[in-house]
Amino acid sequence: MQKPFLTVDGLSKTYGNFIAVSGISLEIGRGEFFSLLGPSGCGKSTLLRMIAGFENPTSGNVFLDGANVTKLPPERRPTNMMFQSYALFPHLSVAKNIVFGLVQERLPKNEISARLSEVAKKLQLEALLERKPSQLSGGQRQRVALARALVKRPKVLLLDEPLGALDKNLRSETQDELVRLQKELGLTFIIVTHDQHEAMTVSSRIAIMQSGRVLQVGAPETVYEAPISRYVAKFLGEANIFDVASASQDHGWANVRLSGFDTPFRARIPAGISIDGSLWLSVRPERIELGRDGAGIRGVVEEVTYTGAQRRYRLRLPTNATLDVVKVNGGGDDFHVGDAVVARWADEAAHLLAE
Ligand SMILES: Nc1ncnc2c1ncn2[C@@H]1O[C@H](COP(=O)(O)OP(=O)(O)OP(=O)(O)O)[C@@H](O)[C@H]1O
Repeated sequence: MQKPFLTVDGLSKTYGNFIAVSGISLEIGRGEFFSLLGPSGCGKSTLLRMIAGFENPTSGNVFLDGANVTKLPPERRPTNMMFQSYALFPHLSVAKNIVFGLVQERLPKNEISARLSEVAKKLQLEALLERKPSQLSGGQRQRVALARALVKRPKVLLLDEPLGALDKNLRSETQDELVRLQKELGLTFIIVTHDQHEAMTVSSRIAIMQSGRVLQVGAPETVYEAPISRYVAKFLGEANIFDVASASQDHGWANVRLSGFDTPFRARIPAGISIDGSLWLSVRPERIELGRDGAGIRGVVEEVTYTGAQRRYRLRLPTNATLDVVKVNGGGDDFHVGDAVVARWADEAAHLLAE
C-alpha cells in the first residue's frame, strides 16, 4: 500500500461503561475500496460515524490526507456519507434531492447545475431528474442516494450498508456498479456491511470486526485463504476445523498431529500465527476430494444436499466429528448416504488457526 490516506489511530468509543469500539487502528490507502465487515453490534457503524465526524471518539485520532481531523465537524472533513435510499426527501424531485446539500452550502447556481449534470450523467439519472423518489425503482433510488453523496465531491465516500434495502439480484448488480464507479472516480470508498459475500466481491481489503475490535485486515483472498483465527475462518464461509494435538515447524510448513488421527498432516502457517500457542487446522469444504479408496480420512456419507450448482456432503468420521465437503455439480462419481468414502486434500489446502 502507498502512503496511507486515512489513518485511524487507537480509536475508541464508549457509551457509559459499554465499549462499542475498542482501540482500533487502521491505515487505508488512496483509491481503496475498503470494507468494515462484522456481525450486528460489532461497532462498524460507530467506527464509520467517527471517521465521518458524526460521533466524537472517546479516545484516539483520525488523520485524513496528513491532517488531524478528529475535532472537525462532518462538513469540514473531506468525507461524505451515503445514506440509505429511504432517507431521500419524498416531496422533492430527484434533481432537488441531489443538490440539496449544495443549495444549503449556498454554492453559486451555475456551479450547482454543472455539478448536477455531471453526476446525473455518471449515474445515468439524466432522464429521471424531474421524478419524485416514489416514482423510481429501488435501484434507481439507490443511485440517487449515491449521487447526493458524490455531488459534494468528497475525497472519501463512506457507505453504511448501502445495499441493505435491495433484493438479491439487484444487490449484486449494484455491487458491480459501485465497483465500476469507484474505479472510474478514483475515490476512496469505505463500506460497512455484515454480508461476507458482498465484502469479498467489492473490496480491495476487508477489516473483519468482532466486539469493537478488528481481528484481521487483508485482501479478500488473504482473509479467506489464510484466516488467522477460528472466528474469521467461520465468519468468511465454511471451514472444517480440527483440534491440533501437536505441531512443529518444518521449512515454513507445520507438521501437525490432529487429535484422534494417527497419520500426520502438513499445513501452512499464515502470517501472524505463532506455532507455540493453541492451534487448530482448517480446510475449506471445496478443497476436499472424495474417493472410494486410497489414502485419506475415512468416513461415511451421512447427508447429501443438492443445491443446483453444487452437491454438499456431510461425512461422519471415526472420531465422531463431521466433515463437510462441497463439490461442483456435474461429472465424477456421485456419492450417496451410507457410502464409505475417503476424503483427502492437498497440503496447501490446510492451514493453522489460532484461537
Ligand atoms: N448512542 C448509543 N448509545 C448506547 N449504545 C450505543 C449507541 N450507539 C451504538 N451503541 C451500541 O454500540 C454497539 C455497536 O453499535 P454499531 O451500530 O456500531 O454496530 P454495527 O456493527 O454497525 O451493527 P449493525 O450492523 O446492527 O448496525 C451496539 O451494541 C450498539 O447497541
